[in-house]
Amino acid sequence: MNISTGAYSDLDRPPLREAALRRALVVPGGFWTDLRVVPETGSTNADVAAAAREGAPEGLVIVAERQRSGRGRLGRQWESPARAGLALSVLLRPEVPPNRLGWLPLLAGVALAESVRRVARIDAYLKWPNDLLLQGDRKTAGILAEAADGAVVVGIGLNTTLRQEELPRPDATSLALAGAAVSDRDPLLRALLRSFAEWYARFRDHAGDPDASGLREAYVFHCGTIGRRVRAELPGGQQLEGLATGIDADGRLQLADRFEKVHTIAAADVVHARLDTSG
Ligand SMILES: O=C(O)CCCC[C@@H]1SC[C@@H]2NC(=O)N[C@@H]21
Repeated sequence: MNISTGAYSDLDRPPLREAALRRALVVPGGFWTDLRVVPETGSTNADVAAAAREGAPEGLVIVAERQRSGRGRLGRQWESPARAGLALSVLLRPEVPPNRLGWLPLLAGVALAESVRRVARIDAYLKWPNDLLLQGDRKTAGILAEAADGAVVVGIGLNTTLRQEELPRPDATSLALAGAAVSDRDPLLRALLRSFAEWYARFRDHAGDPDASGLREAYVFHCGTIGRRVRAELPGGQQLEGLATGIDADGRLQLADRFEKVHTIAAADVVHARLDTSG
């Protein structure tokens, strides 16, 4: 595969093997109740939300080979060219206290970081709340959780073999561009859904308690934001700068400003300060 010249062929982007994925993941007693791979759709989050409204059970997964109008956080778009990444949404009906629901996208981030590190064998880390970054803080995956009639839809987009010219921003990347050992979508999807189901079972069995389930510890382990100086751009346009000190019990970011006043942030775009490598 020649990435630098952009000389891709269909062999580099084979279709997902739906039947094999179903056999591996939709098993009796397992969490995943149905897995559908569709060749093209507008947004898998919209499709799973529609299924939720029609009463589909927890554990449905819809994966699209291509999305025409993928949705991102804070009203942005998400690019999903055909077979160049994973674009999937899962349906959850979590019975946990409402204030713990904010952990669900973070849980998805932990599953994503674990599976990418294990399968792609590349150093991947999270930027709060759940962007997956590779070397040089370049984004390779994002997560969007949305409510749908009492259910929660968690959508995950991962760039596997996108070329530079297919990426929406210069600070984005894909596993292949960043030199991952593996960028094949089938093993990545299997590992991601297995890890997700394990973490979700722990989280649910501990009534959404992030400490008893071990989720907060795992999140902090994978999160590159904690301990770094950051700028948080809040939805209303306000900006806060300071040191990211931790994650509270509801999954919110704690940021200490220069007067050591701690702010608790529920939603923001976080920008990591550049690391000083001058020694
Ligand atoms: O970082 C972000 O802004 C979140 C991106 C989430 C994209 C995924 S792709 C699958 C699912 N369907 C969507 O429309 N969006 C999510």
